[in-house]
Amino acid sequence: MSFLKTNVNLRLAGLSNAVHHADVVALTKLSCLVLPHEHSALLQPESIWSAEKSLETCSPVEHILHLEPIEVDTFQGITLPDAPKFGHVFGGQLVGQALAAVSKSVDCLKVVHSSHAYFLLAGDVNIPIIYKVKRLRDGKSFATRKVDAIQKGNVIFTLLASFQKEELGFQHQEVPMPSVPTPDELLSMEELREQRLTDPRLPRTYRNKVATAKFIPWPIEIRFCEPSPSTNQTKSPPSLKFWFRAKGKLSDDEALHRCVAAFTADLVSVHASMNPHRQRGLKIDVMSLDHSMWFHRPIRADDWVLFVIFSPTAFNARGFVTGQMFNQKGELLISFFQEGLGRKRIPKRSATNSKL
Ligand SMILES: CCCCCCCCCCCC(=O)SCCNC(=O)CCNC(=O)[C@H](O)C(C)(C)COP(=O)(O)OP(=O)(O)OC[C@H]1O[C@@H](n2cnc3c(N)ncnc32)[C@H](O)[C@@H]1OP(=O)(O)O
Repeated sequence: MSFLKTNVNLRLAGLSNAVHHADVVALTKLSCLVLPHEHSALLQPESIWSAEKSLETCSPVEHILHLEPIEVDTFQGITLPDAPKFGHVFGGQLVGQALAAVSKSVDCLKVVHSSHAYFLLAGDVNIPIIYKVKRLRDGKSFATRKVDAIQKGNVIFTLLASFQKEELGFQHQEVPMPSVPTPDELLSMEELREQRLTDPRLPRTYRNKVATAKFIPWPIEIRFCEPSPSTNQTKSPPSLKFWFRAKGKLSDDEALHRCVAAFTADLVSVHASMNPHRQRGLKIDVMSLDHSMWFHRPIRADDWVLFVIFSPTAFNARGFVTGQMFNQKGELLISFFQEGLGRKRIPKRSATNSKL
């Protein structure tokens, strides 16, 4: 849905002198609709997903990505108690919620084909995040949006996204899906954790740490293709392959499935760039810096997707990763690029506070 809208005060002929607030919507060059302001919610594009489901029954990741509309093109997201967190708001949550916000402002026939984001400030998990969408352009086939995520008046994250209507065109795929075990042959995160607790090849100190660490299951099921007996103290190649799918059934909306893929892309991918540098006693501070995705083909994020990650380089405390997501048929669905900051920790004299 796209139209020109303006806000006017009307004195209706034949009625009282009362002034009515109304929205005037240009439908065509010749006709317009005058809608009383109290019904302005009708002008909002139909909410993507969660239309028939209540928040209690939807899948955990759909719940995390849920946004409350505040006004036209402004939404509020929160950090749920069980959402993945890394001391501050998880980058994937910001990307997923921001993509949801921009998707809600676009004609539902157009779906996101690329997004580019910067993480500007660490987000506070205890306060809501306001997403303000800017409509940069609405073309016939494409639409472009910008969204800022705001806390306490500060922009903590910004994302640009472009949307396109489906159209027929040339096709090729030169990258084959690597040969990996099927998800059924691999251990779940929960099984992997159990196995690590008793694996005699792992140092006892590491096993104790795993046993005492608070374990909150992620809303995404992950199965690593090459579970190795390495720990975060052991060097390994700068690459990673895993199958993932959302836990539970997602609403049937391509926009949601792309938001879930974006959420997942930030979960463990950029950590691959740290693999060759791991060593006993090394304490690092890590943060995602930016995040770009190209969505080539439709994706079902509640069915198994293979994520293949490789870090070609790390320099200047920045680790760089590229990623590709394939469906089980071997079709390339998404290409992904990200940089993360990884610094050897310098002990601080006093506790750090949020910069917000
Ligand atoms: C191989 C790579 C793998 C990389 C592996 C990466 C894995 C990523 C895992 C992803 C997990 C996430 O989701 S992370 C969540 C999403 N990302 C974010 O939230 C990042 C948001 N962005 C930011 O916070 C900011 O833009 C920054 C910090 C990146 C840049 O801001 P800045 O203002 O230029 O900051 P900067 O001066 O560099 O430093 C910030 C504070 O850190 C202190 N500081 C500086 N160096 C150190 C240090 N070594 N140890 C301790 N503290 C330090 C500074 O004194 C300063 O404290 P003081 O003076 O302020 O007191």
